[in-house]
Amino acid sequence: MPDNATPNDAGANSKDVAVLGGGSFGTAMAKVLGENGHRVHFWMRDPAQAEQVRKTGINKRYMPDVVLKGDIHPTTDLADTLKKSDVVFVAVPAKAFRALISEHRDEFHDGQVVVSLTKGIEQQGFKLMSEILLEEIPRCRSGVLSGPNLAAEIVNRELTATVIAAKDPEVRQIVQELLGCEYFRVYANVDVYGVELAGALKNIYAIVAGLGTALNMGENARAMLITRGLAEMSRFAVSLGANPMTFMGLAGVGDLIATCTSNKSRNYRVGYAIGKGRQLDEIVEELGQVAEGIYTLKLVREKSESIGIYMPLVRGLYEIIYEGASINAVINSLMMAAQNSDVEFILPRTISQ
Ligand SMILES: NC(=O)C1=CN([C@@H]2O[C@H](COP(=O)(O)OP(=O)(O)OC[C@H]3O[C@@H](n4cnc5c(N)ncnc54)[C@H](OP(=O)(O)O)[C@@H]3O)[C@@H](O)[C@H]2O)C=CC1
Ligand SMILES: O=C(CO)COP(=O)(O)O
Repeated sequence: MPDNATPNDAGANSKDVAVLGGGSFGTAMAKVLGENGHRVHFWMRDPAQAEQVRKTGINKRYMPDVVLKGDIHPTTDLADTLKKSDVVFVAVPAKAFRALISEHRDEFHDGQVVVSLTKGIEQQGFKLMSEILLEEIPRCRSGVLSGPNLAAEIVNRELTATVIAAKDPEVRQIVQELLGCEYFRVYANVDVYGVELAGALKNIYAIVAGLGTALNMGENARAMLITRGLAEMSRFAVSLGANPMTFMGLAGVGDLIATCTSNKSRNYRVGYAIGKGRQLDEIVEELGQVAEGIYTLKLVREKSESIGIYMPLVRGLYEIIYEGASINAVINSLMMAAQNSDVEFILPRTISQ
C-alpha cells in the first residue's frame, strides 16, 4: 500500500469525529479517519504536542515517521471537541479513562456515539471501559473497538481487521462506515463484554510470550503458550458472562496471535525485557508508552482467585513479576502440574480417571 495516498473524498458522508488521546493508537485512528475524508478533532492534553502536530503533521513523540494527512485538527480544547463531534473515539490508558470522561460528562450530547479503544481494566471494582461509559454518560450510545491492531502497522496502511462491539446496531454500522477502507476492515459483534475483556486479557499473554522468546523457547512452546493462554482467558471471561465464541474471533485469538508474536507489541517487549533479567521499573521508564498488561495482570490475578478460576499462566507471571519468583522454578511448576484436558468445551478441565 502506498503511503502517499491522498485522503478519500467522503462527500456527504463526511462526519465530525473526535479522537481523544494523542498517543500511538490515537494517532493511528486519527490517520485512518482523516484519510477516509472525515474532519478529525484530535484531542491531546499537551499544548506543545498539539502545536507541533498542527504545524508539522507529525506526532514526534509517538509516531515520528508518520505524516498525518487530511482534515485533522489537533486541539487541547476538549469541550469544543465534544461539542463539534458526532462520534467520539477514546484512546487513553485505562488508568486515565474515567477521570477524562467524568470531568466532561455534561459536555457529551444525548445520543452521541462514544467508542472505547482502550484495552485495560479499571483498578477500582474491576470495571471495563464500556461499564464506565454506561455509568458516566448513560445518555450516549457506546461501543468498544478491539482486535489485532498494532498501531505501528496501521499507520503504514498495512492490511488490518478489527471488531466493533455494541448492542445498538446503528453504532456498529456507523463505526464500520467511518473506519472501513481498503486497508482497514471492521467486523461487528454484540458481545461487548467479551470483545473488551479479550483485548485486555491478551496483554498478559503477550508478556508471557515475550518472556518465552527471551529464553529462546521454540515454536512448540510458543504455540502452547498462545493456545493455553486462549483457554485460560476464555475460561475466565466466560465465567464473567462473555460469549466463548467471541474468543474464536479477531478480538480473541486474532489479537492474541498478533501480540504474542510481534515485538511491535509493547506488552511483548516488556515480557522480553523481563526474560532478559531487567527490572520492571526500568523497563516501563524506557518504554515511555503504556503496556496495560502489567496492571491487568494484578487485577486478573486477584479477581481469578476471588472467584476461583484456574489461571496458571496468570499466577506464574504474577509470581515472576511481583513476587520475585525464579523464572525456571515457575516454568517447572507449570510443566509438572496435573495434566488436564485440552478443550474444556469437549471434556471438563479435570478428567476423572
Ligand atoms: N498502540 C496500539 O497498538 C494499540 C493500543 N490500544 C490501546 O489504546 C490505549 C491507549 O494506548 P496508546 O495510544 O497505544 O498509548 P500511548 O502510551 O502510546 O499513549 C497514551 C496517550 O494517552 C494520553 N494520556 C495518558 N494519561 C492521560 C490523562 N490522564 N489524560 C489525558 N490523556 C492521557 C497520553 O498523553 P501524554 O503523551 O500527554 O502523556 C498519550 O497521548 C491503551 O489502552 C492500549 O492498550 C489498542 C489497540 C492498539
Ligand atoms: O493491542 C495491541 C494490538 O492489538 C497493542 O498491543 P500493545 O499495547 O502490547 O502494543
